[in-house]
Amino acid sequence: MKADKTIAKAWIKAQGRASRSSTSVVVILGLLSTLLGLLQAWALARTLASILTSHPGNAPPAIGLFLIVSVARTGLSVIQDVMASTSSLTARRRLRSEILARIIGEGPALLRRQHSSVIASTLVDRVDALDGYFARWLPASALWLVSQWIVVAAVFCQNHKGGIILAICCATLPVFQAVFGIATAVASRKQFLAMTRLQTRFLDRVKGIATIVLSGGTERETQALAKSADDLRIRTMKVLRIAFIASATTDVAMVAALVLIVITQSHRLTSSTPELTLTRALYAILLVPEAFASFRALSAAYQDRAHATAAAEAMHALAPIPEERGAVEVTTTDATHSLSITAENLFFAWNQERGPVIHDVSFTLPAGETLILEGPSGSGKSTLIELLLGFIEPSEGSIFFGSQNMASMTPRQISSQISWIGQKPVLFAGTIRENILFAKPDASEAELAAAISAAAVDRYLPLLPEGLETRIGEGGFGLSGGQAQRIAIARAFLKNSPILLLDEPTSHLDPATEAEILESLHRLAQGRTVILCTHSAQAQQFHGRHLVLNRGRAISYTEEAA
Ligand SMILES: Nc1ncnc2c1ncn2[C@@H]1O[C@H](COP(=O)(O)OP(=O)(O)OP(=O)(O)O)[C@@H](O)[C@H]1O
Repeated sequence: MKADKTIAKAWIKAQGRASRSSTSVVVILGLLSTLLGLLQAWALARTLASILTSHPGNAPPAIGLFLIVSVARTGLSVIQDVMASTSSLTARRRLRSEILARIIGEGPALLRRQHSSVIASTLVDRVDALDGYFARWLPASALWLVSQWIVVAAVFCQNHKGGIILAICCATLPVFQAVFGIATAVASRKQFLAMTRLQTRFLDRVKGIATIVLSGGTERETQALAKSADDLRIRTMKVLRIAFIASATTDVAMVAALVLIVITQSHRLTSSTPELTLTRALYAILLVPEAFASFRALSAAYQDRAHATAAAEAMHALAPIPEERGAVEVTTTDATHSLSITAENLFFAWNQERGPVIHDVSFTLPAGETLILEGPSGSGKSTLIELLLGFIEPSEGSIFFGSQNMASMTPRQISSQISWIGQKPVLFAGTIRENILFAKPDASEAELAAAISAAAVDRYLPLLPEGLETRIGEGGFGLSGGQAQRIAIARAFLKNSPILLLDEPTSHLDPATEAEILESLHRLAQGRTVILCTHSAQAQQFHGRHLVLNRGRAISYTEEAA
Protein backbone atom coordinates (compact mmCIF):
# COMPACT_ATOMS: atom_id res chain seq x y z
CA MET A 1 0.00 0.00 0.00
CA LYS A 2 2.79 2.35 1.03
CA ALA A 3 4.76 1.27 -2.06
CA ASP A 4 1.69 2.06 -4.20
CA LYS A 5 1.53 5.56 -2.71
CA THR A 6 5.21 6.07 -3.44
CA ILE A 7 4.72 4.95 -7.05
CA ALA A 8 1.70 7.26 -7.40
CA LYS A 9 3.64 10.22 -5.97
CA ALA A 10 6.65 9.51 -8.17
CA TRP A 11 4.30 9.32 -11.14
CA ILE A 12 2.71 12.67 -10.27
CA LYS A 13 6.18 14.21 -10.06
CA ALA A 14 7.06 12.68 -13.43
CA GLN A 15 3.92 14.28 -14.88
CA GLY A 16 5.18 17.61 -13.56
CA ARG A 17 8.55 17.04 -15.22
CA ALA A 18 6.84 16.16 -18.51
CA SER A 19 5.06 19.55 -18.43
CA ARG A 20 8.19 21.44 -17.35
CA SER A 21 8.70 23.47 -20.52
CA SER A 22 5.15 24.85 -20.65
CA THR A 23 5.15 25.42 -16.86
CA SER A 24 8.44 27.35 -17.18
CA VAL A 25 6.84 29.82 -19.60
CA VAL A 26 4.00 30.44 -17.10
CA VAL A 27 6.54 30.88 -14.28
CA ILE A 28 8.62 33.38 -16.29
CA LEU A 29 5.46 35.36 -17.08
CA GLY A 30 4.60 35.28 -13.35
CA LEU A 31 8.05 36.63 -12.43
CA LEU A 32 7.67 39.42 -14.98
CA SER A 33 4.31 40.24 -13.47
CA THR A 34 5.90 40.46 -9.98
CA LEU A 35 8.58 42.86 -11.31
CA LEU A 36 5.87 44.99 -12.93
CA GLY A 37 4.04 44.90 -9.57
CA LEU A 38 7.11 46.47 -7.93
CA LEU A 39 7.11 49.23 -10.54
CA GLN A 40 3.38 49.73 -10.17
CA ALA A 41 3.64 50.09 -6.37
CA TRP A 42 6.54 52.54 -6.74
CA ALA A 43 4.57 54.69 -9.22
CA LEU A 44 1.55 54.71 -6.93
CA ALA A 45 3.62 55.51 -3.81
CA ARG A 46 5.33 58.32 -5.72
CA THR A 47 1.97 59.75 -6.87
CA LEU A 48 0.51 59.68 -3.35
CA ALA A 49 3.67 61.13 -1.77
CA SER A 50 3.82 64.02 -4.24
CA ILE A 51 0.16 64.87 -3.56
CA LEU A 52 0.52 64.51 0.24
CA THR A 53 3.68 66.65 0.33
CA SER A 54 2.04 69.27 -1.90
CA HIS A 55 4.29 68.70 -4.93
CA PRO A 56 1.54 67.90 -7.43
CA GLY A 57 3.88 68.69 -10.32
CA ASN A 58 5.68 65.37 -9.73
CA ALA A 59 2.46 63.35 -9.91
CA PRO A 60 1.65 63.24 -13.69
CA PRO A 61 4.77 61.27 -14.77
CA ALA A 62 4.18 58.81 -11.89
CA ILE A 63 0.49 58.45 -12.82
CA GLY A 64 1.46 57.85 -16.47
CA LEU A 65 3.93 55.14 -15.41
CA PHE A 66 1.29 53.58 -13.14
CA LEU A 67 -1.26 53.39 -15.97
CA ILE A 68 1.20 51.94 -18.49
CA VAL A 69 2.42 49.30 -16.02
CA SER A 70 -1.16 48.43 -15.01
CA VAL A 71 -2.17 47.81 -18.64
CA ALA A 72 1.00 45.75 -19.26
CA ARG A 73 0.39 43.70 -16.13
CA THR A 74 -3.23 42.98 -17.06
CA GLY A 75 -2.10 41.83 -20.53
CA LEU A 76 0.58 39.64 -18.98
CA SER A 77 -1.90 38.08 -16.59
CA VAL A 78 -4.28 37.21 -19.47
CA ILE A 79 -1.42 35.58 -21.42
CA GLN A 80 -0.35 33.72 -18.26
CA ASP A 81 -3.88 32.33 -17.78
CA VAL A 82 -4.14 31.23 -21.40
CA MET A 83 -0.71 29.56 -21.28
CA ALA A 84 -1.57 27.79 -18.01
CA SER A 85 -4.87 26.47 -19.43
CA THR A 86 -3.18 25.31 -22.63
CA SER A 87 -0.44 23.57 -20.67
CA SER A 88 -3.07 21.83 -18.51
CA LEU A 89 -5.10 20.77 -21.54
CA THR A 90 -2.04 19.27 -23.26
CA ALA A 91 -0.97 17.46 -20.09
CA ARG A 92 -4.48 16.03 -19.51
CA ARG A 93 -4.73 14.85 -23.12
CA ARG A 94 -1.39 13.08 -22.79
CA LEU A 95 -2.49 11.57 -19.47
CA ARG A 96 -5.82 10.37 -20.77
CA SER A 97 -4.23 8.46 -23.62
CA GLU A 98 -1.62 7.02 -21.25
CA ILE A 99 -4.29 5.79 -18.83
CA LEU A 100 -6.46 4.52 -21.66
CA ALA A 101 -3.51 2.50 -22.96
CA ARG A 102 -2.96 1.05 -19.49
CA ILE A 103 -6.67 0.22 -19.11
CA ILE A 104 -6.73 -1.46 -22.53
CA GLY A 105 -3.54 -3.31 -21.61
CA GLU A 106 -5.32 -4.70 -18.55
CA GLY A 107 -8.11 -6.02 -20.77
CA PRO A 108 -11.46 -7.48 -19.70
CA ALA A 109 -9.91 -8.87 -16.51
CA LEU A 110 -10.06 -5.28 -15.26
CA LEU A 111 -13.85 -5.29 -15.46
CA ARG A 112 -13.90 -8.23 -13.07
CA ARG A 113 -11.92 -6.22 -10.51
CA GLN A 114 -13.41 -2.77 -11.06
CA HIS A 115 -16.86 -1.38 -11.63
CA SER A 116 -17.22 0.23 -15.05
CA SER A 117 -18.25 3.54 -13.43
CA VAL A 118 -14.92 3.59 -11.54
CA ILE A 119 -13.08 3.17 -14.84
CA ALA A 120 -15.16 5.90 -16.46
CA SER A 121 -14.74 8.30 -13.54
CA THR A 122 -10.98 7.69 -13.51
CA LEU A 123 -10.72 8.54 -17.18
CA VAL A 124 -12.99 11.58 -16.99
CA ASP A 125 -13.26 13.04 -13.46
CA ARG A 126 -9.88 12.07 -12.09
CA VAL A 127 -8.03 13.36 -15.13
CA ASP A 128 -10.13 16.53 -15.12
CA ALA A 129 -9.32 16.97 -11.43
CA LEU A 130 -5.68 17.34 -12.51
CA ASP A 131 -6.54 20.59 -14.31
CA GLY A 132 -5.71 22.65 -11.21
CA TYR A 133 -2.51 20.68 -10.65
CA PHE A 134 -1.14 21.52 -14.09
CA ALA A 135 -2.68 24.99 -14.53
CA ARG A 136 -2.24 26.33 -11.00
CA TRP A 137 -0.19 24.18 -8.64
CA LEU A 138 2.89 23.56 -10.82
CA PRO A 139 3.44 27.26 -11.73
CA ALA A 140 2.48 28.48 -8.22
CA SER A 141 4.84 26.04 -6.45
CA ALA A 142 7.77 27.14 -8.65
CA LEU A 143 6.90 30.83 -8.39
CA TRP A 144 5.83 31.63 -4.85
CA LEU A 145 9.15 31.52 -3.01
CA VAL A 146 11.10 33.51 -5.62
CA SER A 147 8.29 35.98 -6.18
CA GLN A 148 7.63 36.52 -2.47
CA TRP A 149 11.28 37.10 -1.59
CA ILE A 150 11.83 39.44 -4.55
CA VAL A 151 9.11 41.65 -3.05
CA VAL A 152 10.56 41.35 0.48
CA ALA A 153 14.02 42.27 -0.86
CA ALA A 154 12.58 45.24 -2.79
CA VAL A 155 10.84 46.53 0.37
CA PHE A 156 13.99 45.97 2.44
CA CYS A 157 16.08 48.02 -0.03
CA GLN A 158 13.74 51.01 0.36
CA ASN A 159 12.64 50.54 3.95
CA HIS A 160 14.66 48.28 6.28
CA LYS A 161 12.12 47.99 9.10
CA GLY A 162 9.26 47.29 6.70
CA GLY A 163 11.36 44.64 4.94
CA ILE A 164 12.19 42.83 8.19
CA ILE A 165 8.54 42.79 9.37
CA LEU A 166 7.42 41.49 5.98
CA ALA A 167 10.14 38.80 6.01
CA ILE A 168 9.07 37.54 9.48
CA CYS A 169 5.35 37.41 8.56
CA CYS A 170 6.09 35.65 5.26
CA ALA A 171 8.34 33.08 6.98
CA THR A 172 5.52 31.94 9.33
CA LEU A 173 3.18 31.07 6.48
CA PRO A 174 4.63 27.69 5.38
CA VAL A 175 4.03 26.35 8.92
CA PHE A 176 0.29 27.06 8.65
CA GLN A 177 0.24 25.66 5.16
CA ALA A 178 1.85 22.38 6.24
CA VAL A 179 -0.83 21.85 8.92
CA PHE A 180 -3.76 22.70 6.66
CA GLY A 181 -2.19 20.95 3.69
CA ILE A 182 -2.23 17.57 5.41
CA ALA A 183 -5.84 18.06 6.49
CA THR A 184 -6.81 19.11 2.94
CA ALA A 185 -5.15 16.03 1.44
CA VAL A 186 -7.04 13.67 3.77
CA ALA A 187 -10.38 15.46 3.26
CA SER A 188 -10.12 15.58 -0.52
CA ARG A 189 -9.19 11.87 -0.70
CA LYS A 190 -12.36 11.07 1.26
CA GLN A 191 -14.38 13.39 -0.98
CA PHE A 192 -13.17 11.54 -4.09
CA LEU A 193 -14.10 8.19 -2.55
CA ALA A 194 -17.59 9.48 -1.75
CA MET A 195 -17.98 10.74 -5.33
CA THR A 196 -16.90 7.40 -6.81
CA ARG A 197 -19.30 5.55 -4.48
CA LEU A 198 -22.17 7.77 -5.61
CA GLN A 199 -21.33 7.31 -9.30
CA THR A 200 -21.05 3.51 -8.95
CA ARG A 201 -24.35 3.27 -7.09
CA PHE A 202 -26.10 5.55 -9.59
CA LEU A 203 -24.87 3.67 -12.67
CA ASP A 204 -25.76 0.31 -11.13
CA ARG A 205 -29.27 1.44 -10.28
CA VAL A 206 -29.82 2.96 -13.73
CA LYS A 207 -28.76 -0.35 -15.32
CA GLY A 208 -31.07 -2.30 -13.03
CA ILE A 209 -34.00 0.11 -13.10
CA ALA A 210 -36.46 -2.53 -14.34
CA THR A 211 -35.53 -4.91 -11.51
CA ILE A 212 -35.86 -2.13 -8.93
CA VAL A 213 -39.30 -1.05 -10.16
CA LEU A 214 -40.63 -4.62 -10.43
CA SER A 215 -39.36 -5.57 -6.97
CA GLY A 216 -40.97 -2.47 -5.40
CA GLY A 217 -37.59 -1.15 -4.23
CA THR A 218 -37.94 2.36 -5.69
CA GLU A 219 -38.39 4.10 -2.32
CA ARG A 220 -35.51 2.19 -0.70
CA GLU A 221 -33.12 2.90 -3.60
CA THR A 222 -34.10 6.59 -3.70
CA GLN A 223 -33.28 6.92 -0.01
CA ALA A 224 -29.96 5.09 -0.42
CA LEU A 225 -28.99 7.36 -3.33
CA ALA A 226 -29.97 10.44 -1.31
CA LYS A 227 -27.78 9.19 1.56
CA SER A 228 -24.77 8.76 -0.77
CA ALA A 229 -25.38 12.24 -2.23
CA ASP A 230 -25.58 13.69 1.27
CA ASP A 231 -22.32 11.97 2.22
CA LEU A 232 -20.67 13.60 -0.80
CA ARG A 233 -22.11 16.99 0.17
CA ILE A 234 -20.74 16.71 3.73
CA ARG A 235 -17.28 15.71 2.50
CA THR A 236 -17.22 18.49 -0.11
CA MET A 237 -18.17 21.04 2.56
CA LYS A 238 -15.35 19.76 4.76
CA VAL A 239 -12.80 20.26 1.98
CA LEU A 240 -14.12 23.77 1.38
CA ARG A 241 -14.07 24.57 5.11
CA ILE A 242 -10.41 23.55 5.44
CA ALA A 243 -9.51 25.49 2.28
CA PHE A 244 -11.35 28.51 3.68
CA ILE A 245 -9.50 28.36 7.02
CA ALA A 246 -6.17 27.88 5.19
CA SER A 247 -6.78 31.02 3.13
CA ALA A 248 -7.88 32.90 6.27
CA THR A 249 -4.46 32.22 7.86
CA THR A 250 -2.81 33.97 4.90
CA ASP A 251 -5.12 36.94 5.45
CA VAL A 252 -4.26 37.05 9.17
CA ALA A 253 -0.50 37.08 8.40
CA MET A 254 -1.04 39.77 5.78
CA VAL A 255 -3.10 42.00 8.08
CA ALA A 256 -0.50 41.55 10.85
CA ALA A 257 2.28 42.63 8.47
CA LEU A 258 0.23 45.62 7.30
CA VAL A 259 -0.61 46.81 10.82
CA LEU A 260 2.98 46.43 12.09
CA ILE A 261 4.44 48.25 9.08
CA VAL A 262 1.90 51.11 9.40
CA ILE A 263 2.68 51.42 13.15
CA THR A 264 6.45 51.51 12.57
CA GLN A 265 6.08 53.98 9.69
CA SER A 266 3.36 56.16 11.26
CA HIS A 267 5.79 58.97 12.14
CA ARG A 268 6.71 59.24 8.45
CA LEU A 269 3.18 59.32 7.15
CA THR A 270 2.79 63.09 7.49
CA SER A 271 2.83 65.97 5.02
CA SER A 272 6.04 67.34 6.60
CA THR A 273 8.05 64.20 5.71
CA PRO A 274 10.39 64.64 2.73
CA GLU A 275 8.79 63.30 -0.46
CA LEU A 276 11.28 60.43 -1.00
CA THR A 277 11.03 59.22 2.61
CA LEU A 278 7.23 59.23 2.41
CA THR A 279 7.40 57.41 -0.93
CA ARG A 280 9.53 54.69 0.70
CA ALA A 281 7.12 54.29 3.65
CA LEU A 282 4.12 54.09 1.30
CA TYR A 283 6.00 51.69 -0.96
CA ALA A 284 6.48 49.24 1.94
CA ILE A 285 2.76 49.43 2.81
CA LEU A 286 1.53 49.10 -0.78
CA LEU A 287 3.71 46.05 -1.42
CA VAL A 288 2.30 44.01 1.48
CA PRO A 289 -0.55 42.47 -0.61
CA GLU A 290 1.96 41.83 -3.43
CA ALA A 291 4.26 39.90 -1.05
CA PHE A 292 1.37 37.60 -0.10
CA ALA A 293 -0.16 37.27 -3.57
CA SER A 294 2.09 34.42 -4.74
CA PHE A 295 1.53 32.55 -1.48
CA ARG A 296 -2.22 33.03 -1.79
CA ALA A 297 -2.06 31.49 -5.27
CA LEU A 298 -0.07 28.56 -3.88
CA SER A 299 -2.47 28.11 -1.00
CA ALA A 300 -5.48 28.13 -3.34
CA ALA A 301 -3.75 25.51 -5.49
CA TYR A 302 -2.80 23.27 -2.55
CA GLN A 303 -6.13 21.53 -2.86
CA ASP A 304 -5.29 20.84 -6.52
CA ARG A 305 -2.13 19.06 -5.44
CA ALA A 306 -4.11 16.98 -2.93
CA HIS A 307 -6.59 16.11 -5.71
CA ALA A 308 -3.70 15.12 -7.97
CA THR A 309 -2.19 12.77 -5.39
CA ALA A 310 -5.58 11.18 -4.69
CA ALA A 311 -6.19 10.86 -8.45
CA ALA A 312 -2.76 9.27 -9.04
CA GLU A 313 -3.40 6.70 -6.30
CA ALA A 314 -6.81 5.88 -7.81
CA MET A 315 -5.30 5.56 -11.28
CA HIS A 316 -2.59 3.28 -9.94
CA ALA A 317 -5.18 1.12 -8.16
CA LEU A 318 -7.20 0.87 -11.37
CA ALA A 319 -4.41 0.03 -13.80
CA PRO A 320 -0.98 -0.18 -12.16
CA ILE A 321 1.50 2.44 -13.27
CA PRO A 322 4.22 0.41 -14.96
CA GLU A 323 7.70 0.44 -13.57
CA GLU A 324 10.11 0.49 -16.50
CA ARG A 325 9.74 -2.86 -18.28
CA GLY A 326 12.82 -4.11 -20.04
CA ALA A 327 11.14 -4.16 -23.41
CA VAL A 328 12.38 -7.01 -25.53
CA GLU A 329 12.31 -6.41 -29.23
CA VAL A 330 10.00 -8.82 -30.94
CA THR A 331 10.36 -9.60 -34.57
CA THR A 332 6.98 -8.55 -35.97
CA THR A 333 5.21 -11.43 -37.56
CA ASP A 334 3.62 -11.09 -40.93
CA ALA A 335 -0.11 -11.30 -40.22
CA THR A 336 -0.63 -13.63 -43.15
CA HIS A 337 1.64 -16.25 -41.58
CA SER A 338 0.25 -18.60 -38.96
CA LEU A 339 1.88 -18.96 -35.60
CA SER A 340 2.12 -22.06 -33.44
CA ILE A 341 0.98 -21.81 -29.80
CA THR A 342 2.68 -23.75 -27.03
CA ALA A 343 1.58 -23.78 -23.39
CA GLU A 344 4.03 -25.29 -20.91
CA ASN A 345 2.90 -26.33 -17.44
CA LEU A 346 0.59 -23.39 -16.85
CA PHE A 347 -0.69 -22.58 -13.37
CA PHE A 348 -3.00 -19.72 -12.46
CA ALA A 349 -5.02 -18.77 -9.36
CA TRP A 350 -7.52 -15.90 -9.20
CA ASN A 351 -7.35 -16.16 -5.48
CA GLN A 352 -4.47 -17.84 -3.63
CA GLU A 353 -6.76 -19.14 -0.87
CA ARG A 354 -9.07 -20.87 -3.36
CA GLY A 355 -6.12 -22.42 -5.15
CA PRO A 356 -5.27 -22.66 -8.85
CA VAL A 357 -8.07 -22.67 -11.43
CA ILE A 358 -5.53 -23.62 -14.12
CA HIS A 359 -3.47 -26.55 -12.95
CA ASP A 360 -0.41 -27.75 -14.85
CA VAL A 361 -1.96 -27.33 -18.33
CA SER A 362 0.26 -27.99 -21.37
CA PHE A 363 -0.47 -28.29 -25.08
CA THR A 364 1.12 -27.68 -28.45
CA LEU A 365 -0.90 -26.30 -31.34
CA PRO A 366 0.96 -26.22 -34.66
CA ALA A 367 0.54 -23.17 -36.89
CA GLY A 368 -2.71 -23.10 -38.86
CA GLU A 369 -4.43 -25.79 -36.76
CA THR A 370 -7.44 -25.63 -34.47
CA LEU A 371 -7.74 -26.54 -30.80
CA ILE A 372 -11.22 -27.11 -29.41
CA LEU A 373 -11.32 -26.37 -25.73
CA GLU A 374 -14.04 -28.23 -23.87
CA GLY A 375 -15.14 -28.77 -20.31
CA PRO A 376 -18.01 -28.13 -17.94
CA SER A 377 -18.89 -24.66 -16.69
CA GLY A 378 -16.23 -23.34 -14.33
CA SER A 379 -13.54 -25.72 -15.60
CA GLY A 380 -11.23 -22.82 -16.56
CA LYS A 381 -11.76 -22.37 -20.31
CA SER A 382 -12.24 -18.58 -20.19
CA THR A 383 -9.35 -18.25 -17.75
CA LEU A 384 -7.08 -20.12 -20.18
CA ILE A 385 -8.24 -17.80 -22.99
CA GLU A 386 -7.43 -14.75 -20.83
CA LEU A 387 -3.95 -16.17 -20.19
CA LEU A 388 -3.47 -16.53 -23.95
CA LEU A 389 -4.68 -12.96 -24.46
CA GLY A 390 -2.07 -11.76 -21.97
CA PHE A 391 -4.76 -10.12 -19.78
CA ILE A 392 -3.51 -12.18 -16.84
CA GLU A 393 -0.12 -13.82 -16.31
CA PRO A 394 0.49 -17.44 -15.30
CA SER A 395 1.93 -17.87 -11.81
CA GLU A 396 4.03 -20.70 -13.26
CA GLY A 397 4.72 -21.96 -16.77
CA SER A 398 5.08 -20.23 -20.12
CA ILE A 399 3.19 -19.54 -23.32
CA PHE A 400 4.99 -19.30 -26.65
CA PHE A 401 3.69 -17.76 -29.90
CA GLY A 402 5.99 -19.41 -32.41
CA SER A 403 9.36 -19.27 -30.67
CA GLN A 404 8.55 -16.06 -28.79
CA ASN A 405 7.88 -16.29 -25.07
CA MET A 406 4.79 -14.20 -24.31
CA ALA A 407 6.37 -12.93 -21.08
CA SER A 408 8.84 -10.94 -23.17
CA MET A 409 6.16 -9.31 -25.36
CA THR A 410 4.44 -5.99 -24.67
CA PRO A 411 0.59 -5.95 -24.54
CA ARG A 412 0.56 -4.17 -27.92
CA GLN A 413 2.77 -6.84 -29.49
CA ILE A 414 0.54 -9.61 -28.10
CA SER A 415 -2.68 -8.00 -29.24
CA SER A 416 -1.31 -7.45 -32.75
CA GLN A 417 -1.08 -11.24 -33.16
CA ILE A 418 -4.56 -12.10 -31.89
CA SER A 419 -8.18 -11.60 -32.84
CA TRP A 420 -10.65 -12.46 -30.12
CA ILE A 421 -14.37 -13.04 -30.43
CA GLY A 422 -16.27 -13.55 -27.20
CA GLN A 423 -19.86 -14.39 -26.32
CA LYS A 424 -21.25 -10.88 -26.75
CA PRO A 425 -19.39 -8.37 -28.89
CA VAL A 426 -19.03 -4.84 -27.61
CA LEU A 427 -20.66 -2.30 -29.89
CA PHE A 428 -19.69 1.30 -29.39
CA ALA A 429 -22.06 4.19 -29.89
CA GLY A 430 -21.42 5.13 -33.52
CA THR A 431 -22.12 3.91 -37.04
CA ILE A 432 -21.70 0.33 -38.24
CA ARG A 433 -18.79 1.54 -40.39
CA GLU A 434 -17.04 3.04 -37.32
CA ASN A 435 -17.65 -0.12 -35.32
CA ILE A 436 -16.05 -2.35 -37.95
CA LEU A 437 -13.19 0.06 -38.62
CA PHE A 438 -12.43 -0.02 -34.90
CA ALA A 439 -10.19 -3.02 -35.67
CA LYS A 440 -8.21 -1.10 -38.27
CA PRO A 441 -9.06 2.60 -38.50
CA ASP A 442 -6.84 3.16 -41.55
CA ALA A 443 -8.39 0.33 -43.62
CA SER A 444 -9.19 1.16 -47.25
CA GLU A 445 -12.75 1.06 -48.63
CA ALA A 446 -11.83 -2.14 -50.51
CA GLU A 447 -10.59 -3.84 -47.32
CA LEU A 448 -13.74 -2.75 -45.48
CA ALA A 449 -15.98 -4.07 -48.26
CA ALA A 450 -14.10 -7.41 -48.28
CA ALA A 451 -14.49 -7.79 -44.49
CA ILE A 452 -18.21 -6.91 -44.66
CA SER A 453 -18.77 -9.48 -47.35
CA ALA A 454 -16.69 -12.23 -45.67
CA ALA A 455 -18.54 -11.75 -42.39
CA ALA A 456 -21.89 -11.60 -44.23
CA VAL A 457 -22.71 -8.21 -42.67
CA ASP A 458 -24.00 -7.25 -46.14
CA ARG A 459 -26.86 -9.71 -45.69
CA TYR A 460 -28.62 -7.41 -43.25
CA LEU A 461 -27.22 -4.01 -44.25
CA PRO A 462 -30.05 -3.34 -46.80
CA LEU A 463 -32.59 -3.83 -43.98
CA LEU A 464 -31.11 -1.00 -41.89
CA PRO A 465 -32.35 2.60 -42.27
CA GLU A 466 -28.99 4.03 -43.38
CA GLY A 467 -27.05 0.89 -44.25
CA LEU A 468 -23.41 1.11 -43.20
CA GLU A 469 -23.98 4.59 -41.76
CA THR A 470 -26.74 3.45 -39.36
CA ARG A 471 -25.93 4.49 -35.81
CA ILE A 472 -25.85 1.61 -33.33
CA GLY A 473 -24.89 1.10 -29.71
CA GLU A 474 -26.16 3.24 -26.84
CA GLY A 475 -28.92 5.54 -28.05
CA GLY A 476 -28.72 4.03 -31.55
CA PHE A 477 -30.40 1.33 -33.62
CA GLY A 478 -30.58 -2.08 -31.93
CA LEU A 479 -28.98 -5.15 -33.50
CA SER A 480 -29.78 -8.80 -32.86
CA GLY A 481 -27.15 -11.05 -31.25
CA GLY A 482 -26.30 -12.64 -34.59
CA GLN A 483 -26.02 -9.28 -36.38
CA ALA A 484 -23.76 -7.94 -33.63
CA GLN A 485 -21.58 -11.05 -33.79
CA ARG A 486 -21.14 -10.51 -37.53
CA ILE A 487 -19.68 -7.08 -36.78
CA ALA A 488 -17.16 -8.77 -34.47
CA ILE A 489 -16.30 -11.24 -37.23
CA ALA A 490 -15.88 -8.41 -39.75
CA ARG A 491 -13.50 -6.70 -37.31
CA ALA A 492 -11.46 -9.91 -37.09
CA PHE A 493 -11.33 -10.21 -40.90
CA LEU A 494 -10.10 -6.64 -41.06
CA LYS A 495 -7.49 -7.13 -38.36
CA ASN A 496 -6.23 -10.26 -40.15
CA SER A 497 -4.10 -11.55 -37.28
CA PRO A 498 -2.50 -15.02 -37.34
CA ILE A 499 -4.16 -16.25 -34.13
CA LEU A 500 -7.90 -16.45 -33.56
CA LEU A 501 -9.37 -17.01 -30.09
CA LEU A 502 -13.06 -17.81 -29.96
CA ASP A 503 -14.74 -17.92 -26.54
CA GLU A 504 -18.18 -19.50 -26.98
CA PRO A 505 -19.01 -17.17 -29.86
CA THR A 506 -22.42 -18.72 -30.52
CA SER A 507 -23.62 -19.37 -26.98
CA HIS A 508 -26.44 -16.78 -27.10
CA LEU A 509 -27.75 -17.61 -30.56
CA ASP A 510 -30.63 -19.72 -31.81
CA PRO A 511 -29.63 -22.83 -33.82
CA ALA A 512 -30.34 -21.28 -37.25
CA THR A 513 -28.31 -18.11 -36.57
CA GLU A 514 -25.60 -20.20 -34.89
CA ALA A 515 -25.20 -22.26 -38.05
CA GLU A 516 -24.81 -19.09 -40.15
CA ILE A 517 -22.28 -17.56 -37.76
CA LEU A 518 -20.28 -20.79 -37.63
CA GLU A 519 -20.10 -20.74 -41.42
CA SER A 520 -18.56 -17.23 -41.30
CA LEU A 521 -16.23 -18.25 -38.49
CA HIS A 522 -15.12 -21.21 -40.57
CA ARG A 523 -14.12 -18.84 -43.35
CA LEU A 524 -12.32 -16.62 -40.83
CA ALA A 525 -10.43 -19.61 -39.40
CA GLN A 526 -8.85 -20.54 -42.73
CA GLY A 527 -5.06 -20.30 -42.54
CA ARG A 528 -5.06 -19.15 -38.90
CA THR A 529 -4.20 -20.87 -35.64
CA VAL A 530 -7.50 -21.16 -33.81
CA ILE A 531 -8.52 -21.92 -30.24
CA LEU A 532 -12.25 -22.42 -29.90
CA CYS A 533 -13.82 -22.62 -26.49
CA THR A 534 -17.30 -24.13 -26.70
CA HIS A 535 -20.11 -26.17 -25.18
CA SER A 536 -22.03 -26.33 -28.42
CA ALA A 537 -22.48 -29.56 -30.35
CA GLN A 538 -22.70 -27.63 -33.65
CA ALA A 539 -19.24 -26.18 -33.10
CA GLN A 540 -17.91 -29.69 -33.40
CA GLN A 541 -17.89 -29.12 -37.14
CA PHE A 542 -14.60 -27.34 -36.41
CA HIS A 543 -12.08 -30.07 -36.87
CA GLY A 544 -8.91 -30.17 -34.87
CA ARG A 545 -7.33 -31.20 -31.63
CA HIS A 546 -9.45 -31.45 -28.49
CA LEU A 547 -8.39 -30.38 -25.02
CA VAL A 548 -10.82 -31.21 -22.24
CA LEU A 549 -10.49 -29.34 -18.96
CA ASN A 550 -11.99 -30.31 -15.64
CA ARG A 551 -11.46 -28.14 -12.55
CA GLY A 552 -8.53 -26.50 -14.27
CA ARG A 553 -6.73 -29.71 -15.19
CA ALA A 554 -6.31 -31.11 -18.70
CA ILE A 555 -8.03 -34.49 -18.44
CA SER A 556 -7.82 -35.39 -22.10
CA TYR A 557 -5.89 -34.20 -25.12
CA THR A 558 -6.56 -35.73 -28.52
CA GLU A 559 -4.28 -34.79 -31.34
CA GLU A 560 -6.59 -35.76 -34.19
CA ALA A 561 -10.06 -34.58 -35.03
CA ALA A 562 -12.70 -36.43 -33.03
N1 LIG B 1 -12.29 -12.73 -11.87
C1 LIG B 1 -12.35 -13.86 -11.16
N2 LIG B 1 -12.09 -13.84 -9.85
C2 LIG B 1 -12.13 -14.96 -9.13
N3 LIG B 1 -12.44 -16.17 -9.62
C3 LIG B 1 -12.73 -16.26 -10.92
C4 LIG B 1 -12.69 -15.12 -11.77
N4 LIG B 1 -13.02 -15.52 -13.02
C5 LIG B 1 -13.23 -16.85 -12.95
N5 LIG B 1 -13.05 -17.29 -11.69
C6 LIG B 1 -13.15 -18.68 -11.23
O1 LIG B 1 -12.29 -19.45 -12.03
C7 LIG B 1 -12.88 -20.71 -12.31
C8 LIG B 1 -12.86 -20.94 -13.82
O2 LIG B 1 -13.73 -19.96 -14.40
P1 LIG B 1 -13.84 -19.79 -15.98
O3 LIG B 1 -14.71 -18.63 -16.24
O4 LIG B 1 -12.47 -19.80 -16.55
O5 LIG B 1 -14.58 -21.16 -16.37
P2 LIG B 1 -15.25 -21.56 -17.76
O6 LIG B 1 -14.86 -22.97 -18.02
O7 LIG B 1 -14.91 -20.57 -18.81
O8 LIG B 1 -16.78 -21.48 -17.37
P3 LIG B 1 -18.04 -21.16 -18.34
O9 LIG B 1 -18.09 -22.28 -19.34
O10 LIG B 1 -19.21 -21.18 -17.43
O11 LIG B 1 -17.78 -19.82 -18.96
C9 LIG B 1 -14.26 -20.69 -11.71
O12 LIG B 1 -14.21 -21.41 -10.47
C10 LIG B 1 -14.55 -19.24 -11.45
O13 LIG B 1 -15.34 -19.08 -10.30
